[in-house]
Amino acid sequence: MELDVLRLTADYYHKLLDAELHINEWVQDRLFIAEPFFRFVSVYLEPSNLFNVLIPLLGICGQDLLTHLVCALSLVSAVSSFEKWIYPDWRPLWRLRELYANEYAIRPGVALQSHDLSCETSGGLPCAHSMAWTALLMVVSMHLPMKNRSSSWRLTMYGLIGCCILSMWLSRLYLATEYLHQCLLSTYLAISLLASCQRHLNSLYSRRCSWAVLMVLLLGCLAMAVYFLKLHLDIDPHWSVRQAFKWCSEPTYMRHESSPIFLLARDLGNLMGVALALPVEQIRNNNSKYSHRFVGIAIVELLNYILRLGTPKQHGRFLFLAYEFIRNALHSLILVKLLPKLLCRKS
Ligand SMILES: O=P(O)(O)OC[C@H]1O[C@@H](O)[C@H](O)[C@@H](O)[C@@H]1O
Repeated sequence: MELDVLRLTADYYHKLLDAELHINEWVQDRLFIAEPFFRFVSVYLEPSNLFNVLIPLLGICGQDLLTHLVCALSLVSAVSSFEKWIYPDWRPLWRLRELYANEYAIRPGVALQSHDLSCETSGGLPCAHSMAWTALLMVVSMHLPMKNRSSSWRLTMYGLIGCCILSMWLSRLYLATEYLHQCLLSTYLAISLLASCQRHLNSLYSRRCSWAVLMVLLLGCLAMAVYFLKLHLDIDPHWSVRQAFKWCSEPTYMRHESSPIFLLARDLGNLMGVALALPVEQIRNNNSKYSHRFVGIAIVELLNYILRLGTPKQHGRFLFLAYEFIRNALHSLILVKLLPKLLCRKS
């Protein structure tokens, strides 16, 4: 009985995936004129660029905003990478190509164009771009001065946020990297995560460092346990990478930096940096002059850029992952803890 229910649910889900391919096709057919914009959105507003460029830039406005952004996005991005690691879901192009390759399957009668940016190597659910972008917009909106504002001002602001999120969804649909339901669910997940964190934000900020470090280490163990459990159950832990290799039109379009294991190292690194920085209750209100903040953040980001250029990609996977973990941990630790301390001493 239970097995039947599971089989029915899986069948229904696969039918939904096949039907949704028409939405990707519609977006590609009707909105091709906006292709440069969609490329811009997917390339420049992707999670790594948010961490390395947009968050530090926004952080010039105040330490409280910077701390909130680093903590919220590290958490949201880590949840997305864990989901991709535990259960990598289909992407539209993989599914379509599989259907055409399988002689017994019913052809959906859809044609999708593949792009260089379509060669993602992680699963489709959740859409990391939509999750991180939604979280960033929500956090920024929480720090806008809302008191004494008219309702039409608020409405305009929420309308603008909605348009920004919609642009990200359309960009991912156009590049055929995600299904519509994956984008919608990701935005929903990001908003719910932020809402529940918001309720415990003050207690999170005043937590002890050792407690948080232990949590991040446990998460690392969980990731390893999932890997070995999958091997034990004969499930390929790198299924999504293999799908990308199989169906990407040009293997050189695939990037090391987007493989699920790299995403985990990056996001656990960010979380570790935040954990080491705790407690930040006092320090997050250390506001110094904008000019000092600008110079301080510019120096940190210049160093971070140099370290990114020096990423050892040709010396084996372990070194690559360890380097990224440490670089990201240092980056968030400096932004959340060391920078405000230094700036406070200067002013
Ligand atoms: O899940 P998405 O939106 O297709 O993105 C896939 C990956 O794309 C990469 O460009 C990002 O750096 C990753 O963080 C992200 O996970």
